[in-house]
Amino acid sequence: MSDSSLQDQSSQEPRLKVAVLGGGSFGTALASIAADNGARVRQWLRDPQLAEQINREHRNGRYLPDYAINPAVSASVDMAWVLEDAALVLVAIPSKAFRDVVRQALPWINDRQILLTTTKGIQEDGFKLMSQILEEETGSTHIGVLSGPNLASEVADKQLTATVIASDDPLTRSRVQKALGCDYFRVYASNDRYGVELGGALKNIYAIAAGMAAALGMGENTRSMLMTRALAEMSRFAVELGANPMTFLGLAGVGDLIVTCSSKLSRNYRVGYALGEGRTLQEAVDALGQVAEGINTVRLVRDKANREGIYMPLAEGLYQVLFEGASPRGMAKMLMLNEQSSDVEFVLSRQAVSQAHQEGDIHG
Ligand SMILES: NC(=O)C1=CN([C@@H]2O[C@H](COP(=O)(O)OP(=O)(O)OC[C@H]3O[C@@H](n4cnc5c(N)ncnc54)[C@H](OP(=O)(O)O)[C@@H]3O)[C@@H](O)[C@H]2O)C=CC1
Ligand SMILES: O=C(CO)COP(=O)(O)O
Repeated sequence: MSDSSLQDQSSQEPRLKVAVLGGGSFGTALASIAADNGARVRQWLRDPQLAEQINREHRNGRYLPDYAINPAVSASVDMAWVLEDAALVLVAIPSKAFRDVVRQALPWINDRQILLTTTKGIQEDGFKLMSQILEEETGSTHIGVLSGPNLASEVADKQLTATVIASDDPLTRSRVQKALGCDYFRVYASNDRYGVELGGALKNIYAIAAGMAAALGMGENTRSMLMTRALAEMSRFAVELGANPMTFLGLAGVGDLIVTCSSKLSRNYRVGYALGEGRTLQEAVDALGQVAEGINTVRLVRDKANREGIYMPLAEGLYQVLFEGASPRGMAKMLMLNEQSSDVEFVLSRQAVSQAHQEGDIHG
């Protein structure tokens, strides 16, 4: 990274220059944190009126109307201006538009910048995660993933929060910890970029299921069962794809699963809740008016699991409810009566349980 991109003329201390791409709730919350930490922050969004409101009122009326944004955040629709001299670039754009926005940014991206994705989704073509898209498009070696139990409105409210910066590049990890870590936002480091990113994407599936269960009046035992089995399922999937299972014990795994499966602040949970109340998927999405990545993710993960032979009964069940018209209650019953299984597969394998049953059947 060039010293000039970090240097503020008016002080001895280098002043970090941060660009945030995306004017939604999480991008806005993170822009404000970086500004709280003293950085010069520029935020890119495509809506000129919203940019003007952020600059004038220091408030994002569309996505975070109830929270003040640090006045040092300047918003603009001009990508060149936003990325000028930026040393750290955060991309907070939904997965469907992620590559397109990164391509728009390319003329102002250089190999000294640190590039960070905050997006918890998967690209359909090639089952790509967002950091892989960043890598493909830019060829940079300073790429990281920010993920964890981070409901944007709570971050904006400065509730004590922790997150994970995952990168195999130590410089990326340390720069991001320094840029975003503060007394209400603690940044832990990981070098399992794939596991951390997959954790963030996968938990959205189960948040939809948890919202649905809550709307159906199911209790705390049910939610606890759902979350624990979800953790088993997402770890199984991620390990098959090369992630480290231990990552799922951390903030970006179980941490994010807990918050997203427990809170109406989660958009995925809210979509599930609306479905549990009997709304159609289209009605639920229209009522939300924001992105719920889990809807797309459940389809992609279910298809991938089928192709790779990975056992994912919850993802399959949710897919059937979302896209094939299965009833949520009927599906829940079917899952309860599924073949007997193991609690922790890394302790007792599923095969061992099923074999014991087959032998029991033979011996009467
Ligand atoms: N919100 C949260 O609590 C958290 C979100 N995340 C992740 O962060 C990612 C971004 O989320 P978040 O900020 O919440 O999203 P929001 O839904 O709040 O906002 C999305 C932003 O992306 C913009 N956008 C959408 N499509 C395009 C496009 N084609 N070109 C340019 N801009 C576009 C929207 O602009 P416009 O308004 O003009 O449509 C809006 O500024 C999500 O994938 C989510 O998984 C991670 C942690 C927490
Ligand atoms: O990822 C999140 C919290 O960590 C936000 O989840 P939603 O996208 O469901 O709102």
